[in-house]
Amino acid sequence: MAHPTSPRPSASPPPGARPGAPADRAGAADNAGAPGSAASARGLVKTYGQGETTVRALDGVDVDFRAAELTAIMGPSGSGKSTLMHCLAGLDTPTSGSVVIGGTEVSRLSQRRLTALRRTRIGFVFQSYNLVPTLTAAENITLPLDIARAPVDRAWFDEVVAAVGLGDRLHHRPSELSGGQQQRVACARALVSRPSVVFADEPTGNLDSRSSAEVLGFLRRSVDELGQTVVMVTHDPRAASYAHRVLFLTDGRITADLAAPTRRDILDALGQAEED
Ligand SMILES: Nc1ncnc2c1ncn2[C@@H]1O[C@H](COP(=O)(O)OP(=O)(O)OP(=O)(O)O)[C@@H](O)[C@H]1O
Repeated sequence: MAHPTSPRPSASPPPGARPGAPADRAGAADNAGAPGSAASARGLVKTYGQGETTVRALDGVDVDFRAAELTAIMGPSGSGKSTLMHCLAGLDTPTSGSVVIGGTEVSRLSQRRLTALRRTRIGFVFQSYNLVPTLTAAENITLPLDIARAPVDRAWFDEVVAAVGLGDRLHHRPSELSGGQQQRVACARALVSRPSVVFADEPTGNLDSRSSAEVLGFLRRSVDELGQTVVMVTHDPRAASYAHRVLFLTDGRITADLAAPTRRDILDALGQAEED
């Protein structure tokens, strides 16, 4: 592995155990999910279309994402990675099955509560940074909380900004930042609410290798040092080698689950998936 792996502090607060935070800002905490997991899915099925043209994008996925872990999801094109992430994050509705995020069953929430959950309990990082061009880096970072009219925890903000290495760039607008810096702003924005889980969809897809290493290093540190939970979809074995765990999807099912794999292990598993 081409990255440092610092030991995870046992004092990391598990998501959902934030000091001073209500148990569930978005709705009733009605389901605990598997113990120690930040997000879980059971029997997740997603079909698109009807009749002969039906596509079964997810074919019965059972998965638990353990708190304070970085999990990568890999698999061939069309294997269901984006669909899984969208169903987990409440951006898409599964045909059947259930999703629990930080103790809340997502499928049972009203639209209003789902929106609140996405703003305050889930962080998103996309391939395109999705920053607001007229706002400074600091304003972009606090935007989800500002929209939700939720208070900014200044100590946590400072910790995240320091971890992401943007302390001297906070007053710059996105056009004054490099791609890697913009993506680090997006990562800080995803973490500012201290979410139960951060979903990152190809977070390094637009970055050169140096900027990719910076962003991946930060995502890993957000887990190891800040106790956050990250689930990342990636096609890149080097990016996946930053993860504590790599899941492989094939035809809408999880077909491999590797703990702390090296890049070689990941390449071998990808080769196997393509032969199947
Ligand atoms: N809105 C949709 N309507 C119809 N079919 C869809 C839709 N979204 C996804 N699919 C189909 O579902 C399957 C899974 O798609 P998905 O985008 O989740 O795969 P993926 O693994 O993320 O692919 P890629 O790596 O190419 O992004 C594919 O067969 C895709 O064509």
